[in-house]
Amino acid sequence: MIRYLTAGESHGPALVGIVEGMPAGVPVTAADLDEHLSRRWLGFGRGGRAKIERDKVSVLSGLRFSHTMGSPIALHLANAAFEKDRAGWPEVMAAGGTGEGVDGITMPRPGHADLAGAQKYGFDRAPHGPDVRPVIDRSSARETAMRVACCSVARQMLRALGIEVGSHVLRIGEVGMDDPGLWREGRDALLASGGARALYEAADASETRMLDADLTERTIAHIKEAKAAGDTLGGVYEVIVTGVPPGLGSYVHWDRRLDGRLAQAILSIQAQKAAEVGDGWAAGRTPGSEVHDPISRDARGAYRRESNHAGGVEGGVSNGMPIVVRGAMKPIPTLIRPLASVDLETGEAQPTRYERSDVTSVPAASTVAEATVAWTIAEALVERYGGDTFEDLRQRLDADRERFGMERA
Ligand SMILES: Cc1cc2nc3c(=O)[nH]c(=O)nc-3n(C[C@H](O)[C@H](O)[C@H](O)COP(=O)(O)O)c2cc1C
Ligand SMILES: C=C(O[C@@H]1CC(C(=O)O)=C[C@@H](OP(=O)(O)O)[C@H]1O)C(=O)O
Repeated sequence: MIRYLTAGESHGPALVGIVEGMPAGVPVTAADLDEHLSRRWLGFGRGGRAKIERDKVSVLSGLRFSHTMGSPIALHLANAAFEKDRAGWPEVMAAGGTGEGVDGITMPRPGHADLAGAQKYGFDRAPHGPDVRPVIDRSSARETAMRVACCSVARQMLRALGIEVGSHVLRIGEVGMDDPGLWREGRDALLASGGARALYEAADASETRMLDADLTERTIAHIKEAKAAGDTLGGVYEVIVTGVPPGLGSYVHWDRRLDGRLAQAILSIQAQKAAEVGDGWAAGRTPGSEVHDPISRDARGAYRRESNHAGGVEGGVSNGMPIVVRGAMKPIPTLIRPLASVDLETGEAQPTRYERSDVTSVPAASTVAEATVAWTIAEALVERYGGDTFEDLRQRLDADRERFGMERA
C-alpha cells in the first residue's frame, strides 16, 4: 500500500508532505518534483500570488543517491507568501500567542469553503471566531503544491516503468470543445509519438494548455473579458495515461474499481465538480453499438481495440488502452464583482470584498489532476505487482507485458 499526507496552511510558513510505502530503488530527485511544481504555475489567468511563489521542494528523508530507500519520504515546501505578503504576515498565522490585535475575516465568500468550514469547526463564533482565516488557509488550493510534490514521486516510478501521464485543457468558460472528435486525431498523434509525455509537453507550450493555437488565443481574450467584468471562469480538461497494463483495479469490490478511484482523484481537488471516464456523459445518450470497443487479435495473438470509448477501463479494471479521464472545474469563488453574503460579526447582509485572486486556474488544475491520477495508477500498480523493491515490481510488470503482447519498459 502506498499513501501520502500533506499539512500546511496557505499563508503559514510551509507545506509538508509524507509519502509512504514506495518500493526501494525508484529513481527520483528533487528536480523531478520541481519540474511538475513549476508546471503547476502554468496558465494565463492566475493572480498575484503567482508572482510571489517560486516552488522548490526540499527532500528531508527517504531518498539516497537519487533513489527511494523504502522508508518514508518527507518533503518541505516554503510559502514565500509567509514573509512577503500582507495576508501572510507571520503574526497573522502565528502558531503561538493569543491572536489579540489580529483582525478576523468575517465575510464568507459564496462558493468557497468559508461559511461551511467555519460552521463545522466553530470559527463562526467565539472563542475562535468569527474569523474564517483558518478555513481559507487550509481549504486553499495552495495545498495542491504539496500534493503535486507527493504524487510526483509516484509519477517518477511510473515513468521508470514506461507509464506516462499528460493532460490538456478543452474549455475555459464559453470557449472550447465538447466533441472528442474535434481533438482525438491531434491528441492521438501526440500519444503515438511520445506517449502522454508528448501530450503534456505540447499543452505546456500554450498559455491555456490547449492543443489548438486559435482556441488558445480566443480563450485568452475570453479570460481578459471576464477579468474586466470582475468575473471568473471554470473549465474542462482531459487527463490521459499511456503504457498502463491490463489488470489494474478490480470489479470484485466497490472500492477497488479503477474508474471510481479515478473519479475520486479528480474530485479530491479543490473546485473540481465533475469527472468522467472515457465517453462519460456522452455514453448516456449514444447507442451501445457506437460505445463499446470491438475486440480483435493481432498477428502476435495480443488483444486489440480500434477505439477507446471506455477510456481504458472495463469492469473497474484497466484493459490496456490509454486511460482517459476528464474533469470539470467550477469558476473561482473570489470575484472582483461582489456577491451577496452576510457578515459573521454583525449578522448583516453585506457584499463580499475582493482581495487578490485567480480569474481562472483551469490550466493549473489540469496539472494537479495529472498528479492525482498518476498517484491512483501507481497505487493500483503497487497493489497488483507489490514488491519491496522497484526491480521486483518491474520484473513482474514485464512478465505481464510479455503475456499481454505489450512492449517492455
Ligand atoms: C489551482 C487552483 C487555484 C485556485 N485559486 C483560487 C483563487 O485564487 N481564489 C479562489 O477563491 N479560489 C481558488 N481556487 C478554488 C478554491 O480553492 C475552491 O473553490 C475552494 O477550496 C472551495 O472548494 P470547492 O470549490 O471544492 O467547494 C483554486 C483552485 C485550484 C484547483
Ligand atoms: C497559492 C496558490 O493558489 C491559491 C489558491 C487560492 C484558493 O483559495 O484556493 C487562493 C489564492 O491564494 P492567495 O489568496 O494567497 O492569492 C491562490 O493563489 C497556489 O496554487 O499555490
